[in-house]
Amino acid sequence: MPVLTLDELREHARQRLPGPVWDFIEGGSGDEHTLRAGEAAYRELCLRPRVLVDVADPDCALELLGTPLASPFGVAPMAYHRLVHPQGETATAEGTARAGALLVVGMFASRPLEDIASAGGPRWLQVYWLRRRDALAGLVDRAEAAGFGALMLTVDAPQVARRRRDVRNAFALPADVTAVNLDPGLTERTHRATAGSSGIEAHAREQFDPTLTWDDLSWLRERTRLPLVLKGVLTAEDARIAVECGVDALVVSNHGGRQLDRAVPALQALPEVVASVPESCPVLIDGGVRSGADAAIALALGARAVLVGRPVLWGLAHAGAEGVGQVLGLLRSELLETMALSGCPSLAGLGPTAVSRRPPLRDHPWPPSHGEPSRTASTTSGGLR
Ligand SMILES: Cc1cc2nc3c(=O)[nH]c(=O)nc-3n(C[C@H](O)[C@H](O)[C@H](O)COP(=O)(O)O)c2cc1C
Ligand SMILES: CCCCC(=O)C(=O)O
Repeated sequence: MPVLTLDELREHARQRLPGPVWDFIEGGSGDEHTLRAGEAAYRELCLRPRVLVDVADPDCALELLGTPLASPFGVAPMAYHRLVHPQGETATAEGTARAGALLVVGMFASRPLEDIASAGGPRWLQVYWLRRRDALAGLVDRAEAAGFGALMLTVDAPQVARRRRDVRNAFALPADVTAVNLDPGLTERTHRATAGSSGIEAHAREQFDPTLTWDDLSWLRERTRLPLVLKGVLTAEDARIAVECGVDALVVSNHGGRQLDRAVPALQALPEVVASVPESCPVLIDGGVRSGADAAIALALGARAVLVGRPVLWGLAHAGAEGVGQVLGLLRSELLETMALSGCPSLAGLGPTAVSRRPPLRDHPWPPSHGEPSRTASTTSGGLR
């Protein structure tokens, strides 16, 4: 039976993975409010389809910071893919390359950067700002040498948030899953949970540099010729400073609900970020994208591309490279179908008027007052406000 929805893949993965690994992947921080809100935000919006448009040949290819992509999808950076499949990131890279999507490799990848690069697809590297700046610098040099197309600095994690599922499970990495691109001394702590803290959280408290400020960015900016992307920006204020600091692109993200609980849903933050940066600074989004229609909504609200996290790990757990290809292929075909059925055959045509906020039921007077101007005309006829 072919897999028809991401939910089916999720169920396959859930059955296959040990409980604590499943919890590490699926879980969020705090009350998991932001985790739930991130997905729900997409369900609050609807598409406003236009009709009688020639949609014989919808096209969703694009170029992002000089990287050509077959679709506006990328794999969000995620640590330790070998937790869910023995080949880890090399299988993810194969599946992603076949789909022509972007792979953002995490700093805590569990396979060597150079092996991941050999799959040949478009790839960027994500990093955290470590106290050991020499380790960060070493990775940047390796990424450049291995043909990575951009560097993504994650800025929403001065420390890793408390994730209660992981604390309860005393989650720690198995001995055979490690961040192989870093010095073993830097990651040894991930293998040991202590009372009240997962191995991951404790490791990050030791290694992440919480003193990082905008002033430090120039060091990284000058260190690399690669475009620099900031991941984890949720406000217009920070977006403007980032552009002033020479950042080339932004990812609107709350880390998939894994960092600040009660943070604003990424989709809600997207319009203000897009409005406050120049056209030359692409804005990406991640968190809660579970279908091509979700992606269409994000693109219509100004995202240039959409990163997908957990679903890629479901595909990887289910069927390795093949499963990753299924996830990205499904999303691309759903997006193309959505574009065709909403009368937007090109990405350029997908704008804010393609989206409408679902009005509360009470705003639909019943019986309708035919001929009377509707009280709610402004919410139902003009796209998103
Ligand atoms: C298991 C897991 C590991 C992650 N590791 C990282 C990481 O190393 N660096 C990072 O910037 N974000 C990391 N993230 C966050 C993702 O990049 C992304 O922001 C989030 O998963 C998007 O939400 P989604 O899973 O709903 O698509 C991780 C997410 C998950 C689920
Ligand atoms: C130490 C970082 C762990 C990876 C991460 O960012 C996450 O689990 O969300």
